[in-house]
Amino acid sequence: MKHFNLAVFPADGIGPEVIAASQQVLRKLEQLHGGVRFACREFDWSSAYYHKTGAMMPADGLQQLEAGGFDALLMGPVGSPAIPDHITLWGLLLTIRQGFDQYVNLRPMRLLTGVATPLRNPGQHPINMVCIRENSEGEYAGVGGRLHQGKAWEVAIQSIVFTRSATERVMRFAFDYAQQHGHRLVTNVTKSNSMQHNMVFWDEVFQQVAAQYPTVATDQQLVDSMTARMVSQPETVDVFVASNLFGDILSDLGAALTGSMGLAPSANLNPERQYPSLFQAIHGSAFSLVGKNVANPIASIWSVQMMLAFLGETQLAAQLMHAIETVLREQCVRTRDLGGTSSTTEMTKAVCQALETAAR
Ligand SMILES: NC(=O)C1=CN([C@@H]2O[C@H](COP(=O)(O)OP(=O)(O)OC[C@H]3O[C@@H](n4cnc5c(N)ncnc54)[C@H](O)[C@@H]3O)[C@@H](O)[C@H]2O)C=CC1
Ligand SMILES: CC(=O)C(=O)O
Ligand SMILES: [K+]
Ligand SMILES: [Mn+2]
Repeated sequence: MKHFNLAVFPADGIGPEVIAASQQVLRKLEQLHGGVRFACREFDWSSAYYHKTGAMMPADGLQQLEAGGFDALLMGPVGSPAIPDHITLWGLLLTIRQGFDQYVNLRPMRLLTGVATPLRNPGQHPINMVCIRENSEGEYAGVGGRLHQGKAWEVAIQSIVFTRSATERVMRFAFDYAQQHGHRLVTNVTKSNSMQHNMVFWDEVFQQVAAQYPTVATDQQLVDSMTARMVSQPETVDVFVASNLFGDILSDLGAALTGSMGLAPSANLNPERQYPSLFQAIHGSAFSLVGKNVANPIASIWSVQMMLAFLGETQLAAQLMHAIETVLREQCVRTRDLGGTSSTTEMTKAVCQALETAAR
């Protein structure tokens, strides 16, 4: 029997609903497989926890997670209308990403059969893009401050931090990923026309790392025209590497192009496995959907699929991907964001049924 220790954070908004769905899928996988067990320890760190205690997690939260010996973290979105978003995000998610050195945010964006894209002539534009987002520094380094608050001469400074080590490692990851997964092209997303310091440096590092991967083709695209390319010619985009902010924005665009925010998964990886990695849908807490059983659980379930792959459970990962693809292709069960009327629980049940059918 193989055991995995998971820390599970239902967190905020639609989080509890999509995390319940994800755990249901894990239970089904255990049941069908027989030889694998996912021991889930639940943490109530969230906006509700903040209202109770004044913080999103305990002061020793990271140490608690380290001491727990977790193989992976599974998290819902973080954010509530009652608390400023920077407090909730920095109080939990960004602190874990930085603290556990999850320096790659891996975000596949693939248009699955049976899902409608907002693009015209979808047949001409197969979409299979992978965003590799720098996840430890850059625009989200968290360095800066405000002074003279409220005065007419108030100043706010948010510093962008690029280090050679972090820039190099995320680019290396992008090339390794491309090689290992049969991608031919790595696009460097940049803005070195306007940002003459950090982005020119970023481009130089890209060139240096690229030189070590002569079999992988590369190109470079300014981030503004990258948005246009993703919409007009998504079939020309393969793997791209982007800074923290650019990757954040481009991956929501990718989610919309591939059908819905409710589908797009992500993995926050510490590739060296010194710390546990964190798996989470790319969407936020979707305030307007909360408590209605209408959120699409696929984004979170697909994130579980990425977790299984990262944990080396290749076969389970393939089975789960197949089940997700089957449900979307058949289109019998579709949540509202996909144009249907199915509930979160119906969608989850459909994935579990597809797993069961394939196992027979
Ligand atoms: N990783 C995280 O914890 C993230 C947290 N947030 C937080 O979430 C809150 C809301 O942010 P927004 O910008 O409104 O983004 P959002 O992703 O919550 O919502 C954007 C749109 O996508 C829809 N949507 C999102 N998830 C869906 C799902 N599973 N099924 C169907 N439709 C779905 C929403 O209804 C809305 O129309 C904020 O507090 C923000 O800070 C935002 C992004 C990521
Ligand atoms: C925070 C956020 O929006 C993201 O990680 O996608
Ligand atoms: K999220
Ligand atoms: Mn985002």
